[in-house]
Amino acid sequence: MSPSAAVPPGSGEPGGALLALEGVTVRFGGRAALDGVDLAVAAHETVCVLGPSGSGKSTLLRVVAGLQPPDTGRVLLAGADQRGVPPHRRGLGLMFQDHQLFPQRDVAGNVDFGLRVRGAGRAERAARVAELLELVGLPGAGRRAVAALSGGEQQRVALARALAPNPRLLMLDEPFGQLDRGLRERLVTELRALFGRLGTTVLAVTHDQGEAFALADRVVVMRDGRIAQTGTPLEVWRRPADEFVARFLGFDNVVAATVTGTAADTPWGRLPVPAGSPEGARRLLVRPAGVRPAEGAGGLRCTVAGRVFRGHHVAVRLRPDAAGAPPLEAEWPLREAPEEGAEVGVRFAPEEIVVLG
Ligand SMILES: Nc1ncnc2c1ncn2[C@@H]1O[C@H](COP(=O)(O)OP(=O)(O)OP(=O)(O)O)[C@@H](O)[C@H]1O
Repeated sequence: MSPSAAVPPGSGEPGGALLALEGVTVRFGGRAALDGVDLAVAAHETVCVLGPSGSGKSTLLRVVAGLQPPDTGRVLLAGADQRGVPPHRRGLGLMFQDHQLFPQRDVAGNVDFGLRVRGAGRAERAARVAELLELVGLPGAGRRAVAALSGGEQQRVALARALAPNPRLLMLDEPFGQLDRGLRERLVTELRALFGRLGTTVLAVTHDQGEAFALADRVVVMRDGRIAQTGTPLEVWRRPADEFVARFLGFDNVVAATVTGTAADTPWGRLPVPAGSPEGARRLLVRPAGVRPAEGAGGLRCTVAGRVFRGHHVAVRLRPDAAGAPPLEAEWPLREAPEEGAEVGVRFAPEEIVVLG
């Protein structure tokens, strides 16, 4: 079977979503783990759900998988309401954090599990296993013992197993949680390419924004069981919807501001803001790249409180001299980064400033 043949047929209404959640609410006791969630995933799209611990990410996956019935609302797959449809009849592939491989079986025995359950013949299973191991970068590993594999290799086996029955939707729950950063980054890049090639539709959950941004066509940021923002990684990065999303993405330069036209009064002084920004009393985000060294003696006077080498730049923590002004994070090229304790002046670049909604 060629990789393109792995695209599931009929995986979605023409122009419609492969997966749709409509007003889905799940309550545990008095508390809503999901609160009126609407979400659509198009065929061939990779959507990453991102959010802090307890925001409802796993519950969302469990509802789609059929492991948790919604209290209200509907889950539709290719337009069909899934109420009463058991998990194994939903045509989904699941890959969870602890990847739950069968330790007593070899790699092939794990990968062909779903095919065996479906009653596929020995030759068909062997061919499919060989194809999948090739796909996930473990060619010829079928006879190896699962316990003898590295964490990254086990992850690939789990992925091959989830892909084996040709699921119409692949769901990943913290798929790289246990792996070290370098391996995670490599796997994410490989997976993105693989999903693109196969045309797989993917719904993934992670609390790691770097991972989500690298893998997703679209990210969904959750907060307290609701969707705080959805958009392409670039859209969300450029324009976080609110302070919660901005801080979750790791932006700490957020202050109260009064915006009039293309200027904002803030504890850091009067800052330029992009034309067309919402006016009045707002929260304002300055991305670290927008805090620049000022020429001469101008700009907001600050003391360098700390600096961290980040490879392509130095993250500089600044303590403004102005009373009541919160610290500022700046991102400067190596050769421009001042020493700790130095006195510097900074100016602000409007293109890196976002007036939050
Ligand atoms: N079976 C359950 N019984 C009671 N409460 C639950 C149950 N499952 C989840 N919850 C609660 O629902 C909320 C959402 O949980 P969920 O596991 O979906 O969050 P999450 O975003 O996946 O968190 P994490 O990143 O820590 O896995 C939490 O407050 C959690 O305590």
